[in-house]
Amino acid sequence: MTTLLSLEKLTKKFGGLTAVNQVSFDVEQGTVLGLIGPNGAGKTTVFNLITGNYQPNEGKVIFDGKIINGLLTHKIVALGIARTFQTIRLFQNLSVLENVLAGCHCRMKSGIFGGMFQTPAQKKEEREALELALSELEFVGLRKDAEQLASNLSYGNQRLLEIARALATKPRVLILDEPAGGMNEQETDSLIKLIQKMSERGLTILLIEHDMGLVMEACHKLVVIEYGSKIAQGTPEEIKVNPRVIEAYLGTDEDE
Ligand SMILES: Nc1ncnc2c1ncn2[C@@H]1O[C@H](COP(=O)(O)OP(=O)(O)OP(=O)(O)O)[C@@H](O)[C@H]1O
Repeated sequence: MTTLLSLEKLTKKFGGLTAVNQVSFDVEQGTVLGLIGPNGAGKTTVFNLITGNYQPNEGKVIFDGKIINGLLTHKIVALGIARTFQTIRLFQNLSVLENVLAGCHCRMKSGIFGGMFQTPAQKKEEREALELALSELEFVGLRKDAEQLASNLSYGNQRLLEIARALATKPRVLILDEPAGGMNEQETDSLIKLIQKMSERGLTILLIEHDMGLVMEACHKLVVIEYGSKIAQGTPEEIKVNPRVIEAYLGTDEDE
């Protein structure tokens, strides 16, 4: 298997708090990796370090053989890493389709002159963007809602729209921060199927999720974080029986 993304001894401090402490792991191309751990463990901070939203105090993020920490977020998206957020970040007053077209934009080349004069190249690019946006909406099951305002979608469908927008950037790695947050059981089941479909498309997926059913079913590999440090990694089956993990995380969850 080929390693597509590597984190090497990543550390991020906020004042006196070490939110991420010397975290290293590899993500193999085409796999689904789940990052799990208790609330406040540092999971979202790890994602923010990969996507360039935060810069590490120490360590490296290596994507496809190149160090990417230090690059601006839009450059990282252009390299092929897209994400969704824990708190939904859509353009609520734009249509579902327009939200996905915003994702396509990062791959469009026509500059200001193309925009002013509607060159053939720009028309072609716009047509291709529309086709891509509609096909990603079809893929996530929202094609019929293309003309709706994003704000009219259910919470679960807004999460799917965020995924469609991320897919429209043509990523190689897709990062999902709590994709099942606010979803009911049926929506979560459909999301698991969607994650499997995206994996079959060859996408490499990283996700944070508190829904253990989804994590165990959708992920090939898990990395467990506690107090900013990696405490375990392995297959879901290995993690389920890891005493350190049970104590730190799964155990407390079952006790509730
Ligand atoms: N921008 C920031 N400034 C200061 N502290 C921060 C910042 N972002 C995160 N933290 C702190 O870093 C720690 C890790 O937060 P993080 O959001 O990464 O955890 P998490 O594992 O994703 O938690 P959850 O599962 O609740 O989303 C927390 O103590 C948090 O308060």
